[in-house]
Amino acid sequence: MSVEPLLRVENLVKVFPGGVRAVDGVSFEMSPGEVVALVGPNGAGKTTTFRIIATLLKPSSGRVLIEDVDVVKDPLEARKRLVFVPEEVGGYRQLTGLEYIEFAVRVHLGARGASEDEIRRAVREAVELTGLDRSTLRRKMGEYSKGMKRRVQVAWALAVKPRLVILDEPTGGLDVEASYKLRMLIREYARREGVAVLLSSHNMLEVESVADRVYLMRSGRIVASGRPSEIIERVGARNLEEAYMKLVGVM
Ligand SMILES: Nc1ncnc2c1ncn2[C@@H]1O[C@H](COP(=O)(O)OP(=O)(O)OP(=O)(O)O)[C@@H](O)[C@H]1O
Repeated sequence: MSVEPLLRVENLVKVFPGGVRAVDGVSFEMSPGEVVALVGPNGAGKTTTFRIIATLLKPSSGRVLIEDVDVVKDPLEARKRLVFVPEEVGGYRQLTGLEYIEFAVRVHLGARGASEDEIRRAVREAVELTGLDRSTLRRKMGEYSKGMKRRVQVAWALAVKPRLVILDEPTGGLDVEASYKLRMLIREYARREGVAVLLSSHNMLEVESVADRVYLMRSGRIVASGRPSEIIERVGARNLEEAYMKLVGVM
């Protein structure tokens, strides 16, 4: 049985003024409910790819389709289908966690034409998914740790159940327990609710445990792809970290 791809990235190129080819002919697909990781060294082009898919940056050439909606031609329709959580989530320091969740959920679901009931339900679910208690959620986000902020971001992004959630280094800088919990949340929610998750990470242990498939990028190109176990086997490595080192030419 073949499933219609949810996301199609076709021969994407982004050349920045000054000539940097940040993305240099990237193509890949994702199915509904899949967790896919883009990995690669600093500057490989992961964030640039995400920003193009999320309609924040125009490609130099190539195409991105989300459920057949072209993100360049119809960005408003595309935005109804996705949520992008950038690596650095600034701003909103003056809002409490709860106010922020209410705001974000309302903006996203409002654009999708959701009812007041659906908005309230998604807020309740996001609150639940944060794993934070009520008194913490009534504190200003400026006082939150990095882990708490990420948890709030990822929670609302999942709770509105878009077709696609893009998470740029969701666990970057988090301690072991916080990353573990966030990773479990992402994996379980994606499986249960059929929300596709596209993420980037520098932690290969994490990628091995959370991602159904991996694309390894280097210098704007995809140099390897497959299930983590396939990549490991193909290059004769003991784990994904070792496979990564071999593929980026360090070993
Ligand atoms: N706005 C910009 N203007 C010019 N060059 C840029 C811009 N944004 C990114 N680049 C360049 O594009 C390349 C790819 O950057 P990108 O942020 O996509 O990499 P990345 O894989 O996400 O890296 P990291 O792992 O460090 O987050 C880099 O050489 C970067 O310097």
